[in-house]
Amino acid sequence: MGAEAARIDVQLDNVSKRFGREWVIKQLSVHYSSGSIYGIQGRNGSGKSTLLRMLAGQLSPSRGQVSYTVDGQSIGVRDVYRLVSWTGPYLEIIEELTVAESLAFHFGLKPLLAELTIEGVLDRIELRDYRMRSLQDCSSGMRQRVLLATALYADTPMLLLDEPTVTLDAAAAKWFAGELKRYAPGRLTVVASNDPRDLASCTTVLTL
Ligand SMILES: Nc1ncnc2c1ncn2[C@@H]1O[C@H](COP(=O)(O)OP(=O)(O)OP(=O)(O)O)[C@@H](O)[C@H]1O
Repeated sequence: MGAEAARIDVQLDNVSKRFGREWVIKQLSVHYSSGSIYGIQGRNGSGKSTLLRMLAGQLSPSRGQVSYTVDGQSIGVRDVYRLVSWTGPYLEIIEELTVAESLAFHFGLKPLLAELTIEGVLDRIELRDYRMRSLQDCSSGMRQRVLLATALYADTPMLLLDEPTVTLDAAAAKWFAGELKRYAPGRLTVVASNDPRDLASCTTVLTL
């Protein structure tokens, strides 16, 4: 993602979210822009994933407003999905696909960065030797690297990462920090996590 990436601004104005009778997020106003990595931390159930889903346009606020601009032009929430790549622990994956098939499937839906190929991605996630292994037979850390790849290497200006290192060991977490350093610049990146390893990359951290 280079200097030519679209500039995204997301403004949340007095956003609240309720599920049933429970208010999960209350009157949150915050601005997110391209070029920074933002952290969101908070206890279990504090609304980190809910906030990411609202940023991704997958959930509407119960009150308040989320507005988006791309290079200064307003866009509707229905068009936001094109701009976003996303990963989280609850993401549904097709277990029967091999590592290589899964990458090909995802990058059929979201474009791969021009500088990369599927083969190149297999090298970057250090899973070339496991390319024919089905995801159901991969370790949780291997699966997580595949999921992170589908977000990190998609050619989208917005990158939303929910608990990115949750199943990664120390070496893989270090690998991820290096990849984020390389592929986040120029994008709007938001990381939801309570892990200090993830929050260390963030310029600001919001506590819910
Ligand atoms: N679709 C939904 N319907 C009803 N309640 C929901 C829904 N999504 C989230 N919630 C509730 O909203 C609250 C916040 O959930 P959320 O997943 O955003 O928290 P979180 O901070 O990401 O938690 P964790 O650290 O455990 O991942 C929880 O009480 C959860 O049960």
